[in-house]
Amino acid sequence: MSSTSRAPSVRFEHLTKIYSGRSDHPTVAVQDVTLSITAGSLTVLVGSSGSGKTTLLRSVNRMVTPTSGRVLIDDHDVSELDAVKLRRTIGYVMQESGLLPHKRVIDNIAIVPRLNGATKASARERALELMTVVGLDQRLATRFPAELSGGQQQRVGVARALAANPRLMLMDEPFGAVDPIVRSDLQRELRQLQDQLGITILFVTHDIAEALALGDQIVVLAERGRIAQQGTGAELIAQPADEFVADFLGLGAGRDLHLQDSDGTQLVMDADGRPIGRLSGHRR
Ligand SMILES: Nc1ncnc2c1ncn2[C@@H]1O[C@H](COP(=O)(O)OP(=O)(O)OP(=O)(O)O)[C@@H](O)[C@H]1O
Repeated sequence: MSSTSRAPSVRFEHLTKIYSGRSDHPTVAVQDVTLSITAGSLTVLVGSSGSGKTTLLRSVNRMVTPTSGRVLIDDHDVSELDAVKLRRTIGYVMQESGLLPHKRVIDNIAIVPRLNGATKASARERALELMTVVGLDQRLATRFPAELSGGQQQRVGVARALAANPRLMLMDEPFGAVDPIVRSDLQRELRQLQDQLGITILFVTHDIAEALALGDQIVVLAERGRIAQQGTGAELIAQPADEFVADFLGLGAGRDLHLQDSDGTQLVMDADGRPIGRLSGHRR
């Protein structure tokens, strides 16, 4: 998964994860999930709290070890790959940016290239380039994370994840903690970035509007990772598989959603003609 290789596909095969925890009652987080993620797509896993989204995501980079089943990146079973190397080749962005508080922005971004053997100078040069890629003013390079806004911290998180030139990126509610306007900017920029980079992105959210705005493919998860529906945003809206999906999309109770073209952007409109979101312009 170097910068020169193509974006990989990801496949979950009969994945089950049971957390034994400290209580008497083990939790079945996901049960027998089989799911294919197309190479080079931005696929969104969306579902309510506790549906197993994070568990699925973290099983890709081996932060979670499945109880049974397996995850394949292209044709490689991740359990047979070196966990440390695997994590260094996969970008990972989470809700709390996970930045190191005592390191300056530039050095936070440079961490993985440094671990991979880049010199300090070349890692920093790359970090500065990436700041521009994610829309950060390079003058922020010498600040500490606490001296940035939430949105800026998330951009640093994205830049850091991109620093190793990953062909696969995992994003766990990365924009959950920022205000709606910044969030919408970040979504638009991520879409553009993915169009340029052509990498495979697996993105977790519980927000259906975010899923519609971002996803080439959307996977709606019900309890224990049950796949209620997988398809493009347009397919989900046109033909929700069942009542669960319809409710999740807000299609129940007279909120008939439909799509309307506005200067090439597909807006999601409710029954009263109010735009409630926009659809990712990219459907493969
Ligand atoms: N380390 C753990 N130990 C015990 N139970 C866990 C652990 N991690 C997750 N779970 C349980 O597994 C289930 C799925 O959790 P997971 O975090 O994968 O869901 P999620 O869809 O990402 O939820 P959220 O949107 O709230 O983050 C939940 O019932 C959760 O309580």
